[in-house]
Amino acid sequence: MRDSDETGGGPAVPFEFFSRDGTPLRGFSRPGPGEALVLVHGVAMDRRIWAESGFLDTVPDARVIALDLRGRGESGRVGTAEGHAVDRYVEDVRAVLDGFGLARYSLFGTYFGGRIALRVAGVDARVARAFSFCAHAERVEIPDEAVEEEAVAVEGPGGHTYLREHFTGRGAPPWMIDACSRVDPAELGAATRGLRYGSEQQTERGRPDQELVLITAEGDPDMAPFHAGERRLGARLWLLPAPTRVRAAAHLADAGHRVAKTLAAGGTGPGVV
Ligand SMILES: CC(C)[C@@H]1NC(=O)[C@@H]2CCCN2C(=O)C/N=C(\N[C@H](C(=O)N[C@@H](Cc2ccccc2)C(=O)N[C@H](CC(=O)O)C2=N[C@H](C(=O)O)CS2)C(C)C)[C@H](C(C)C)NC1=O
Repeated sequence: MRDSDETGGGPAVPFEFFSRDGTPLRGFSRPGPGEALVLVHGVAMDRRIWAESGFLDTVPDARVIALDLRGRGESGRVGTAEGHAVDRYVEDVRAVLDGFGLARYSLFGTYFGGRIALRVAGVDARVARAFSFCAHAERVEIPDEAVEEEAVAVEGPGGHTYLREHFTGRGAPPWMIDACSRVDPAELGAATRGLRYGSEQQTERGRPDQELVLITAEGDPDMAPFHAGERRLGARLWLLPAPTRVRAAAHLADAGHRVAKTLAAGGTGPGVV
């Protein structure tokens, strides 16, 4: 669908590719003279967050590719927790990289989408840069009970209310709260339980010249894993003027402006001499 407000004005071209397990992946690409920038949304989101957060308007020169992860937006439904394992998401993103057939991409992901972007960077040499918005690359303990509780909460009839109240209470911006109500509750429950399949693992750098950027709130109470990423992966750390990661979502467009400058300074996109 040529839904220009979806891409902040430029002509959006829909795409459809198939993940390794056959799941259809749909999204849009927006032409641009610069680097190919693949956008990966978080758990209770879809590809519309990029226009609605204002991020898309901040990268006018990038060639933008935005997918709906499996179970979200217009991509194929999955239904099982195993089908939402982190490696399935890695396959989703890599299927889109295969589909566009370019030699080099930058990735930008929000929250769990950032975790996925870092994981793709770790296994795919086509990734020249990976930006992770409010998620780090270190090993985490997945709190099984809290995850199960949350899966039960989000897959039930009150699932959207649970998330809307949770995010409103934590000061999330409208685009993030609106996104929750677009996600199918059954897929949300499966995606939440899917965190138990591999999302705890730390990620490595995929190639020595890869540029990794971790982004979080300057008030983030748990900065340790972000500093660990600086040391262990040589990642850069960008801080946004917000007290928490959820509140940092209101500054997603600010991060986009820095991404645009970084891509332009990289000077390696086509048409940049
Ligand atoms: C606050 C609450 C509404 C929120 N629930 C969601 O939003 C969605 C919808 C339903 C499930 N949801 C998850 O996310 C899973 N639930 C959680 N995940 C933990 C977590 O830390 N997740 C990281 C990413 C990550 C994942 C796996 C491994 C490493 C990192 C993260 O970034 N969390 C922030 C919130 C924050 O930083 O405080 C957000 N994530 C959302 C997203 O990824 O789209 C947008 S905000 C893991 C360790 C179990 C926690 C936990 C209490 C169960 N609940 C949430 O987080």
